[in-house]
Amino acid sequence: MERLPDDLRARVQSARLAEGRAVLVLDASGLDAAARKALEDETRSRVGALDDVSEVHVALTADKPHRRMIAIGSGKGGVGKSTLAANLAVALARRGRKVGVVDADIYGPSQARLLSTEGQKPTARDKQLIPLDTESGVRLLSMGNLVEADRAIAWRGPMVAGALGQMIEGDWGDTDTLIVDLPPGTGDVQLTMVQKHKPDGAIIVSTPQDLALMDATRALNLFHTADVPIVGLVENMAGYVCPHCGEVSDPFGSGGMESVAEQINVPFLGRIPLDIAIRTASDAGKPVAGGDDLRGRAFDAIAERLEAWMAS
Ligand SMILES: Nc1ncnc2c1ncn2[C@@H]1O[C@H](COP(=O)(O)OP(=O)(O)OP(=O)(O)O)[C@@H](O)[C@H]1O
Repeated sequence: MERLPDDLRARVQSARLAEGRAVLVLDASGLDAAARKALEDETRSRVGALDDVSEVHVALTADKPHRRMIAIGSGKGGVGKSTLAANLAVALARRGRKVGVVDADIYGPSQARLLSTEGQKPTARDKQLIPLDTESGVRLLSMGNLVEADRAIAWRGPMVAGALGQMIEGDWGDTDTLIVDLPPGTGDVQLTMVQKHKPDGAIIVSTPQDLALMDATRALNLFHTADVPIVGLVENMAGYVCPHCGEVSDPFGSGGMESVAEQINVPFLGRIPLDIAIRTASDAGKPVAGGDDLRGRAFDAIAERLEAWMAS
């Protein structure tokens, strides 16, 4: 190793020499294909020029994909956090991203149903969980696939934290975007989770009711406390779509989240109407974001804004 030129040595992860045969593993992160080839060629010729080397083998480590972790949070339960997480993941996958979903809603996991993997169990390789492939084109690790529904309820904090860590550190391969469906609320469990696993950004979901808005502001504070950047707010169940005539009415008022977003200076990412078809599609394990109608487009618009945020 000492005999390697300085500029090469910085890239060397391991080097062995036995009976004239040199084997080097080089870190090629950040290099494009041409630069990788140049590094390999140069290593070959420079190491091959050493007196006692007759044969050179070079291996370049694969670039670790730059993976973004985006948490979906809400101040309280039942506002559509899991629905958004699943549909956003599907919309991003349709845009060509490699997407994974971690269902961190340990006590009430719903992604197994939303993404149609009920009854399937992820396998493990070298103690690393291998995510399930789903029909919607996203990968999934959910507590719902790992333990019986009523078992996890009895779990204590450290077990929950351990399970979450295993899912986040699963074998995600070339997944570039990991959507994390957090448990509802803003308690210690959520704070510990976001502090420990530090998502790159957070999206907050709320409904237009006043109480839900107050909860959403609490969720914002949770992410601020943990220093997690806010991607923006999503208003769910924003208007009611009549299943008979398609007319949209606003039982809870509209625009609430948009004005909250403005007041607290965070982006407003979009609005999803209260639409029975969204619920029935969720129950059937076929998220509406897989389709091209109005509902699918509502989720795609949010995915587009998230992509713009990730690119900025
Ligand atoms: N826009 C919508 N239109 C119709 N139904 C919806 C909509 N969003 C969510 N739902 C339904 O509302 C219920 C709650 O949604 P969801 O499970 O996504 O909420 P949540 O915030 O993740 O709840 P929790 O985490 O507390 O279980 C589900 O039955 C879901 O299908």
